[in-house]
Order: sequence, then structure tokens, then C-alpha cells
Amino acid sequence: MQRWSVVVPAKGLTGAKTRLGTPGPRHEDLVLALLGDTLEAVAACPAVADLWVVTDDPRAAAVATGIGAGVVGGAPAGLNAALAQGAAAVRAAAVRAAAAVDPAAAVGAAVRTVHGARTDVRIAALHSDLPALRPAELAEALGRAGAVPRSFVADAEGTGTVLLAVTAGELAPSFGPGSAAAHAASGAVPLVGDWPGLRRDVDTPAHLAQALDLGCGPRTTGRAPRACA
Ligand SMILES: Nc1nc2c(ncn2[C@@H]2O[C@H](COP(=O)(O)OP(=O)(O)OP(=O)(O)O)[C@@H](O)[C@H]2O)c(=O)[nH]1
Ligand SMILES: C=C(OP(=O)(O)O)C(=O)O
Repeated sequence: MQRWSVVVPAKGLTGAKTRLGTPGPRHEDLVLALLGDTLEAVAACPAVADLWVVTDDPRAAAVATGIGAGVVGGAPAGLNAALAQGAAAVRAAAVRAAAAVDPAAAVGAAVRTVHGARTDVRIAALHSDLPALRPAELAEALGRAGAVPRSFVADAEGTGTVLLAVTAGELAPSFGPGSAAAHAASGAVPLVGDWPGLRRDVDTPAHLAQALDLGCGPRTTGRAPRACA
């Protein structure tokens, strides 16, 4: 099985998930719980080789490193800029890893590079708010993504994107309102599969209730308002 580098962007906790609840410590704890459960599921996926979190938030970075993820800091503001920086960091790390094993490989034909960054690394960008994600559904989605150059998984509503994957070339993320249509228009293949946990990103209280019905990881289950009622 060819495995993937997964990049997860995580906004600073202050100001994140404004549609989900009012700002404050409890809200930040919930946002952090969504991230932690998402990362645990990704880390447990056999199709994932390495995991990277793009964030400048110290609490998010601590959760990431605790789960064994790398942290990419200092990215420009904005989701797509953060993902582009994360993808560049993954490619650069892959060059360093190849050079550590075989110095000649990093400059030879075995490793394809552009401006010192590898172009043959499988990269998937994934939201940080997927607390009902199952490792097996991510593995299946990445398995299908491996058959095409660039692909995406739409969210439960079919309008947004929860995962964007490239087997080679640029990630070229177009996340934001209507991103499923934008990714399709840019040539990415929509992946088909029964992946309710993968598709259920949590933006609103109604989404959180749906994720809890699907079954969330322990961090979210323990912190969601409904569980505390
Ligand atoms: N590193 C980084 N991640 C971001 C940024 N903006 C959004 N994200 C992440 O991108 C994913 C999707 O973002 P949204 O669901 O729109 O999150 P949000 O902006 O916190 O939500 P709202 O305030 O409700 O719009 C989540 O994993 C966010 O943490 C950013 O500027 N930098
Ligand atoms: C950023 C996106 O989604 P949302 O803000 O709805 O999480 C997206 O689907 O591209």
C-alpha cells in the first residue's frame, strides 16, 4: 500500500468555529477536542505515513505533538495559504528524509524535485473538525484517491470539501464556500463512498449533534454541550 502524508490546518482557538458557539474557554476546549479526535483517527489510519498540523496555536500544537504529528508554524493567514505552506513543508521534509537514507537519491532521478521540494509525495489535506471520522473510512477514501492525480471528498451537504488529495503535483486548494464545485471545476475527481464520519465536518450545533449520533471520539463526546446537560 502506498501511504499518504496528511496535512490538517488548525486555526487559532480564539476566533475559531464561530458558527458553532460563543467564544470563551469552554468553546475553545470543544474546538480543541474536535481537533484531537480528528487527529487520533488519522493517526490510527493504516494508509497514513505521516501527519502534519498547520497551526500557530500553542494548545493545538501541543495536542498535535502529543499524537505524534509534526507542526508547521508561521503559515500565512487563511485556510488555502496555510495548506499550501503545509504541503510545501511536507515535500521539503520528504527531501530531507530521502537524503538521510541515501544522499544521492535526493539529487538523483529517484526523487523528483522542483526548487528542492519533492513533487512525488502523496498529500491529503483534511479538516480539523471531523470528530466522528473512522480510520477505516479514511483508508478507503485514500485508497480511491490513489488511483487518480487529484481528488476530493465533499462534505455531508455536498457543497463543501473535507478532503483534498494529490498523488503528484500541486495541491492547489480552493477551500471556502462552494469548494466542492470549485475543486471539481479545477479538475479534481469527486470520490464516491459511504463515509459518514469523514463527510461530517462540524461547523454548527446541528452538525455537532449529527456527529454525536454517528459516534465521536472521547474528547468531543466528553466536552459536547449535550453530553454535559
Ligand atoms: N492554519 C489555519 N487553519 C485554518 C484557517 N482558517 C481555517 N482553518 C482550518 O480550516 C478548517 C476549515 O475551517 P472552517 O470550518 O471554516 O473553520 P472556522 O473558520 O474556524 O469556522 P467559522 O468561524 O465558523 O467560519 C478547520 O480545520 C480550520 O481550523 C487559517 O487561517 N489557518
Ligand atoms: C472551508 C470549507 O468548509 P467550512 O467552512 O464549511 O468548514 C470548505 O468546505 O471548503
